[in-house]
Amino acid sequence: MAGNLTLTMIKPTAFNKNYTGAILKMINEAGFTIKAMKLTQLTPQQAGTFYAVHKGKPFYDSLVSFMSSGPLVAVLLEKENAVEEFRNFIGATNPEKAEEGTIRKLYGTSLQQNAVHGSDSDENAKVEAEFFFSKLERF
Ligand SMILES: Nc1ncnc2c1ncn2[C@@H]1O[C@H](COP(=O)(O)OP(=O)(O)OP(=O)(O)O)[C@@H](O)[C@H]1O
Repeated sequence: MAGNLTLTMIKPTAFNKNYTGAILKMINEAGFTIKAMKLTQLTPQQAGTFYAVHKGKPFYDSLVSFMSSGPLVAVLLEKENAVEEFRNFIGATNPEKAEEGTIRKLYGTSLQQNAVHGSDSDENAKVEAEFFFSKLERF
């Protein structure tokens, strides 16, 4: 059965451009409930851990550097079938290829700086939720 939680990050560029409010409004209007939220900045080591699955890929070092370059907003979201629903909702990884009206099309500026992250599986949603939030914060 599909899980009900997914983890998103409003990435540093989108945060710095002051898009957080508009993005959260879209997320709410799409039926996702905010269960936990945190404004934080990752160290390069933490960003490297978060994206460990991409280690060795050509974009890894640059992604880690970007994701630790400034504040980001981590948000734990709830909706039925959350992972798939959210990934469909935010649009393709590359903003240029994302559908009109999606968050990545509206607020992404490049393949790397694509405004938001979305967990890619229920298992990773859980790992990513635990990365940012203690059990206490989630309830
Ligand atoms: N070829 C690439 N060049 C630069 N950055 C990339 C490239 N591919 C992926 N990225 C960056 O790495 C992130 C993770 O890549 P992944 O393939 O998991 O995409 P995704 O699942 O759509 O995105 P996310 O995991 O952030 O929701 C992307 O969101 C993007 O910022």
